[in-house]
Amino acid sequence: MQLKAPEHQVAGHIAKDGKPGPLVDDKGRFFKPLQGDSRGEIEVKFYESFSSNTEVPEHIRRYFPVYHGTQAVEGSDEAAMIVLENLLADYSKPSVMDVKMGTRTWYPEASEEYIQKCLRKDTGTTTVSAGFRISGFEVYDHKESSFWKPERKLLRRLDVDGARLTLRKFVSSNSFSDIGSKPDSAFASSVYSGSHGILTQLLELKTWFESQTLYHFNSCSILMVYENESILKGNDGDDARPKVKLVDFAHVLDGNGVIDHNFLGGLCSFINFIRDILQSPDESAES
Ligand SMILES: O=P(O)(O)O[C@@H]1[C@@H](OP(=O)(O)O)[C@H](OP(=O)(O)O)[C@H](O)[C@H](OP(=O)(O)O)[C@H]1OP(=O)(O)O
Ligand SMILES: Nc1ncnc2c1ncn2[C@@H]1O[C@H](COP(=O)(O)OP(=O)(O)O)[C@@H](O)[C@H]1O
Repeated sequence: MQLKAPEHQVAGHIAKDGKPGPLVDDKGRFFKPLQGDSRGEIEVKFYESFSSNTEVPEHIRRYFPVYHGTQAVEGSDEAAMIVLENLLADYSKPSVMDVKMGTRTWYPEASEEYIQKCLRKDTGTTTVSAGFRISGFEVYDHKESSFWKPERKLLRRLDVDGARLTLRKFVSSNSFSDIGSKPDSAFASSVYSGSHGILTQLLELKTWFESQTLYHFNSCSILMVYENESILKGNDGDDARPKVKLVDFAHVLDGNGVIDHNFLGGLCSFINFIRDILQSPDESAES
């Protein structure tokens, strides 16, 4: 089995200091190392429970990566990995964004030390103010014909206006190296709107979150992806194949019959940000 580091990972842990990072194969699978302490265990428990939970509607399942169990992976010190569907396997020039949802990333059951660390990040980012934060993104820069990925510390400094602007940049044809240019939102309608667009998918998820009490998705992210290949061929984004998926279940807890207000609140706010862009795609924003 030929494994390599994913080309377009935008957030999360990477191979460092002897610790393994995620890997992908050429058969459409994504291998995520089981994280230490209880995180790996919690994520596996979630996938096992979710995969067999008959209360989860089929149309909601498609918003989650397919789970293929766990496996000790050769060439990675036999590290135990969670084997998932590689969400980017069918994309050749993807633009990708990871948005961590919720007005808080901590939860009462966590240690005091962990809560304090989360609180510092939550108050210092748009988590508290907007109900989500952009954890990572990479866009295909049409002018430069290359991928552009900002540094993580830059993203951590984004305020609400910065997040708004970044969501415009994600669907713009401007070059990122051209600092002065205002994002043109050229692909906003192909990516964010339409019956298969990001907004429709987010609204479908929201409807489920308004009643689901099975799980609480603490610190979980929405991964948004679209394909630039067809746009490059001049097809005007007809085949952008925008996709919404949930990732990172290392802190998911049982819902115990209670609605996940933290995730739902963040999702409602995020939907409003996307709606605003669609309602005024030409609005000149500061860059
Ligand atoms: O270690 P840090 O400070 O980079 O924090 C990680 C987060 O990076 P961020 O600061 O949000 O960009 C990181 O966030 P992303 O996945 O990058 O969005 C995770 O929250 C990670 O925790 P876990 O894998 O969910 O248990 C976080 O790791 P832990 O703090 O939980 O070890
Ligand atoms: N199933 C997947 N397919 C493709 N890429 C993925 C998949 N899951 C995660 N990723 C990539 O890895 C990043 C980190 O994933 P995540 O599960 O949040 O890891 P961590 O627990 O280390 O934070 C995501 O932002 C995304 O870029």
